[in-house]
Amino acid sequence: MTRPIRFPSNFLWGTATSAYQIEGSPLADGAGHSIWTRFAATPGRIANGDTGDVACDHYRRWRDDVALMRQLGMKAYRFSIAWSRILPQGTGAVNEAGLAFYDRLIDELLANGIEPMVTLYHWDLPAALDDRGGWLNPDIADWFAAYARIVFDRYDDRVRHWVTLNEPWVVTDGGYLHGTLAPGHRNAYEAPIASHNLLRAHGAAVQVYREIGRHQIGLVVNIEPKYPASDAPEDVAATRRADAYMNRQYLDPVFLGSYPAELKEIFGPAWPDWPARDFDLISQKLDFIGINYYTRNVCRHDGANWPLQVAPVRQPQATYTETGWEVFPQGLTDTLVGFKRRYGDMPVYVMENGSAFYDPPQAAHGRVHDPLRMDCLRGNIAALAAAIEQGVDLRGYMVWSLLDNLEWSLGFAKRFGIVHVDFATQRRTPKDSALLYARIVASNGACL
Ligand SMILES: CO[C@H](O)c1c[n+]2c([nH]1)[C@H](O)[C@@H](O)[C@H](O)[C@H]2CO
Repeated sequence: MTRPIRFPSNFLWGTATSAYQIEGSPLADGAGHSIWTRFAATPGRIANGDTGDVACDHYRRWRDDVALMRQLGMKAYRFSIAWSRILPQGTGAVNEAGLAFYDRLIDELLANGIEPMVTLYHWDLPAALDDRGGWLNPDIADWFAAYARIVFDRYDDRVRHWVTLNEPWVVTDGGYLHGTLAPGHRNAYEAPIASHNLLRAHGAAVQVYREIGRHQIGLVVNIEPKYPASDAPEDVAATRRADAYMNRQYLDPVFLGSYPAELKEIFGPAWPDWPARDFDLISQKLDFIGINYYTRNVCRHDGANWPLQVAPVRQPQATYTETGWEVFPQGLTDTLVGFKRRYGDMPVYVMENGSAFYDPPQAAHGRVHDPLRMDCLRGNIAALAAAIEQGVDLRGYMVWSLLDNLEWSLGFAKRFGIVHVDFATQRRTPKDSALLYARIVASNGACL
């Protein structure tokens, strides 16, 4: 008989989404262009020519989607605000219709007993700010702080959990180093600058929150634990570089006030000497950390692989998702326990965790069988319990994602939702994984 799994009585079970991936109507009611409406309009940037013009039509179906969360017994919902709905030019004139949309959504969530957890920035920078340099312009810390102040003023009476940024690593690595995400730059000199300005903007928004906020604010980072393929020194060194680049590049400055030394080694002359005052701004005290976990990486040295000189080693016995990620729940436990060991004890939320698998077309009786996603869900929730047993102060867990949605440059083909979306009809159908998650939530994690 295995010991019963213990989750705190007020554990926040929920789901997560982001504005550009689900809302649709990106330019409705006075909203401005973002770097993603531009990226999507650029041929070849998003698979199959998919765009967020309609997506899950959540901008118009938000009430039904909240009803769906209620039906599944969700306790919380993590979503993002589109900066360019609030400030169409990124700064200056405020768009009341944009503010009103999120008012309605937040009020409906609260009326249904669902805790709103709001992300200020989930990758959709106003295009007008990109025209002014975007994340490469140091002024963006002030632009972001001004946007944050407007949103805090409007919603802090109802929103008790705020996230400044979603995954600065992905914004930088995809948007400025490899060019796979908006704004599509490929420049090793730009990437460190964008990354540093993201962290400065995060710190500036936290400073504003400390002036006017009444609840909690944190940062969401993606953590991918790195394991050496062998104990050969070059593989161990490669693993440290990979961990420094993806994981510690963000957590160290925020919690330890400095960057890992490996980053100068990785970027060489492209790594600037940062002014000390920036780290006072970046390392503002946080109320919680949000961690997104999907997979691990087994690393070997590969001198030809720019700029990290690291290559992943595929695990022959493992299950891999449609996005090529190994299903490895132990990595979630290792990530959470590892965070506590390196950065200390603080409240932690897993703000994204999920998997993309091919879902068979839904059967006539409206069921979508997704056993692989169910296995992944069970394994990851058991991994959470193991972390709690090792003393991690875990407060909540958000499945990515509530709905099948626009998986950025991969388009709609990669389905992460626990609820199936027929994009031709916008019909929502809870998958078997949604029904499983509903049972897990109802039992506070007891029944897997
Ligand atoms: C490197 O993977 C990241 O942890 C990650 C995975 N994901 C994310 N970040 C983003 O926050 C979501 O918008 C994606 O839809 C989701 C699924 O790909």
